[in-house]
Formats: sequence, C-alpha cells, structure tokens
Amino acid sequence: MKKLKIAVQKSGRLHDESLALLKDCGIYIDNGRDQLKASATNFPLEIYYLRNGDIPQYLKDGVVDCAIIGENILIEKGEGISIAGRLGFSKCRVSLAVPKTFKYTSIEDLNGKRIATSYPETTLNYLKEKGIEAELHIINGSVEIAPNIGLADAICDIVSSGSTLFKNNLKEVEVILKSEAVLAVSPNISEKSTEVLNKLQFRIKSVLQGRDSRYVLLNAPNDKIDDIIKILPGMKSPTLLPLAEEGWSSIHSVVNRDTFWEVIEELKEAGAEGILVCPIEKMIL
Ligand SMILES: Nc1ncnc2c1ncn2[C@@H]1O[C@H](COP(=O)(O)OP(=O)(O)OP(=O)(O)O)[C@@H](O)[C@H]1O
Ligand SMILES: O=P(O)(O)OC[C@H]1O[C@H](OP(=O)(O)OP(=O)(O)O)[C@H](O)[C@@H]1O
Ligand SMILES: [Mg+2]
Repeated sequence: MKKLKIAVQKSGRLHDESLALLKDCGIYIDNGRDQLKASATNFPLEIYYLRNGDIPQYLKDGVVDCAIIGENILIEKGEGISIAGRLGFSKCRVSLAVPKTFKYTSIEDLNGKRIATSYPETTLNYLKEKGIEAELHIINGSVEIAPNIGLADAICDIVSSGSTLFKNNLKEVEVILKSEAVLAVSPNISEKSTEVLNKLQFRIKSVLQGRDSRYVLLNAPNDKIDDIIKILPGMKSPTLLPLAEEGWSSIHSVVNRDTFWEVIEELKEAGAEGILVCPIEKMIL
C-alpha cells in the first residue's frame, strides 16, 4: 500500500500531542529523536518532522500529503489547503492587545498605530475588514515585548491563558480568530494516498470520540430503572443487565466527558448506587 506522508511539528507546542494521537491510533513509529523522517512500523505512514510555520508550503508543494498543524498558521498562509478534522488540542486565539494604560474604546483607536506581529496576513485582513490602516512590524517571536521597548503601540499574537499578556502589562482588546490543532490536507494528494488518509481519519475520529466520552456502570433497584434511563443517553440506548440479587439491575451507558459530573449527581438522586466511571479507548459510532 502507498505510504501516506504526514508532517508533524519537529519540536514545540504541537509535537508531543501529535505523536500521542498517532500512538493512540495504534500507529507505532520507528523513531530516533533527531530524525527528520520516520516510518510507522504497522501502518503505511511516513512522518516528516518540520517546523509548524513551514508546513503550509510543504503541503502546497505536495511534498507531504497531510499534516498536524495549528489552524492559525493555515489561516495565515494556508490558502488552498483543506482541513480534514479538528483535533481538540493546542487551543488558543489570535488577538490584538494594547498596553494596560492605552485607553482603548474601539478598533478605530488603532488607526495610524504601529502593530507588532508574527501573523501579518491575519492582522492586515482583519484591519482591512474593519477599515483600519496601521503600520505593521513583523517579528518572529517575543512579540509581547514590542510595546514595552517602544517598537509598537499594539500587538497581534497568540493568547491562551493570557499570562504572557499579563506579565507584559498588556490587555487583550480584540479576538481575531480561534485556533486548535487540525489535520490539514494537501491540494495535491493522490487518490491512493487519500485511501490511507481516510483510514487514518477513521482512527483519529474513534480516538477523539473516546477521549470525549466516559463509560458509566451503575446498579439500581428495578423500580428506579425508568427514571435513571431518562438521564442516560447511551450510544443507542443504555444496556440493562439483571444482577444476581433479585430486584436489582446493572445499567451501562456512555456519557460526555464535559457533563458527566452533573449526570452523576442526577443519577445518585434518582437512586443509582455503585457507580463506576471508566475511560474509553476508542469509540466507533
Ligand atoms: N500558548 C499556547 N497555547 C496553546 N496553543 C498554542 C500556544 N502557542 C501556540 N499555540 C499553537 O501551537 C502552534 C505551535 O506553536 P509553537 O510556538 O510551538 O510553534 P511556532 O512558533 O508556531 O512554530 P515553529 O515550529 O515554526 O517554530 C501554534 O501555531 C498555535 O496553533
Ligand atoms: O496566553 P499564554 O498562555 O501566556 O500563551 C501565549 C504565548 O504562548 C506563545 O508563545 P510560546 O510559549 O509558544 O513561545 P514562542 O514565542 O517561543 O513560540 C504565544 O506566542 C504567546 O507568547
Ligand atoms: Mg510559539
């Protein structure tokens, strides 16, 4: 089978979780730490370790078929590259920020100002859309320092927890876009490689659905079953099994990770006992 070429960030914020995702997909990679290229031993996949910022060009040129990349980089320079799926990690936003002392009331306040950024296209497009003209200073890192050293009046950069802005006496004033890691696909991918990509995507989806869900098992007296089942959605409907003790049953179901504490409280109130919550490795709907 033809090998699918996938780009993964060589080092940085996306690297570890990208490899963990492939591992959870059951893909084993023959790895030397400083290798630029590696092969999976049990799946037709070749991994290219590249810089996140360089990956769009490799996708456009068809050097790689697909990539795990920050969505914000695709928005900046990924024209023509499609997104096959969102991966749920490296969540952040690209925002405009100004010094805390700047009396900011609206985007109009940035007219004629100097803005430092590593994302010139994203910044310019946003300003253009709002009818604002500003002078851009393109820098590759430590953008948040620019206002403090007199290089710019404002910045446009990645914000996650906000602690870098806070440490540099800046405040976020406009969110331009939200981003997370995505699976991006080259416009030049071949039909044969698309077949492998579809298999990979199926595995990724099963892993992500599993990560988002919890398997819940509980015991309940039979006269409480109807009330409990109303609380539990399940994949199709909850599983119901009789316990050895007469008049009792075991109920199994799948609950969303983000809501399961609330669901557990409701279940207890409805008469559930001995509740177990287990992780799900893969979930295929
Ligand atoms: N603080 C953060 N919190 C969450 N996600 C982030 C954060 N900073 C960056 N990201 C996301 O992770 C991606 C990679 O960031 P990182 O700083 O590791 O590399 P980079 O500077 O974009 O790239 P390169 O690999 O080219 O050096 C970004 O494009 C963004 O999508
Ligand atoms: O809101 P926060 O949680 O503080 O995160 C935001 C910071 O994270 C990123 O930098 P990173 O740590 O990746 O350093 P880099 O500039 O070397 O890429 C980004 O460029 C911001 O500076
Ligand atoms: Mg960074």
